[in-house]
Amino acid sequence: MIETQQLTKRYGRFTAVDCISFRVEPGQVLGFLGPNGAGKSTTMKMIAGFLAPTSGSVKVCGFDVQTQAIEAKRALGYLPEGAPSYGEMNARQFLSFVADVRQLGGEKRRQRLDDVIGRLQLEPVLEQPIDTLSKGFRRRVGLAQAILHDPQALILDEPTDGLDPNQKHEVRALIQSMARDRTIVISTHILEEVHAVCTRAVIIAGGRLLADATPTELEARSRYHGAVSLTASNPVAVKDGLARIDGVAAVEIDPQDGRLTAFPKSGQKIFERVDGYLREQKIAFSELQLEQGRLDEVFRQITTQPATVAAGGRA
Ligand SMILES: Nc1ncnc2c1ncn2[C@@H]1O[C@H](COP(=O)(O)OP(=O)(O)OP(=O)(O)O)[C@@H](O)[C@H]1O
Repeated sequence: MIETQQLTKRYGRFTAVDCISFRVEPGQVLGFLGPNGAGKSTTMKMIAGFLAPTSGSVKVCGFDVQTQAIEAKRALGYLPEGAPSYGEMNARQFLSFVADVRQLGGEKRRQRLDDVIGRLQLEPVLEQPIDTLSKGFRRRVGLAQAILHDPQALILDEPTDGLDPNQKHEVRALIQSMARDRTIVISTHILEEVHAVCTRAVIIAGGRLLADATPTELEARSRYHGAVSLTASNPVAVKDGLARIDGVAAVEIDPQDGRLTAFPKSGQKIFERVDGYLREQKIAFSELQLEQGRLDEVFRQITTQPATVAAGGRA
């Protein structure tokens, strides 16, 4: 379990993190979303015990990060943003050093090292200095150190940053496999990642928590939720007909790909009606789709509200 209460960090008159409270249970993966400078990394550093809060508190698996630091750090794995420190060490030396710090010994040490090296496919680069590794491998070495002691809670700051699509897929699968009985918080700029791995998402901007919901609940806030989109050979001609269907509030044509989207009036379900109309009128169409909602649009809407922009000054 990870719990923050009224967590706040000020740098002089500037408030980087402003009274953030949330709780994540084992089995949950919380996605931490927010624009650049929102306060994600600062919050994660405070949870990991790398930065002291100005006020508020954090508990990891029941241990207060300030007053029970050793127990809390033992329960937590942390992947900071960027590359691992000690870049002059090779990957094997670095992981061995982390195993020493984590006081892993004997058979357990060997078994844990083998496990993370295998899971993150580090075998080919073990003898290479970390500074000379590709960005993706540096990230994987960072992830390996975070999970080496098999912690109950994990804080991963942009875990898939710099990975190619195959590696992203692997790391997401790894997070999901670890999530079953652990508590995981990840920050990301990649909204598709929220769907791929997160059971819940928190959106922060200007240091404040602005939304805390499941990905599906967030999507339902999108004006695209329940909209129907399709491709037709003559979208301009089809647009007017769609707009006259009962329950349709508006119809738009995407200027880039020419796709038509019909938006429902509040509380209306229009998929069957649109489908029926197209067939009745014998209109040639393809890729008829009921939209779940678009996270990118909800993210933009939430993080560019006037209150958020005002909080950007944060004096
Ligand atoms: N040591 C510091 N002194 C002053 N301001 C700081 C310090 N560290 C961070 N900040 C500021 O606090 C705010 C939050 O930074 P933070 O790194 O937490 O954002 P973030 O959400 O992780 O952004 P990104 O997505 O770009 O990584 C930023 O405006 C940053 O400039």
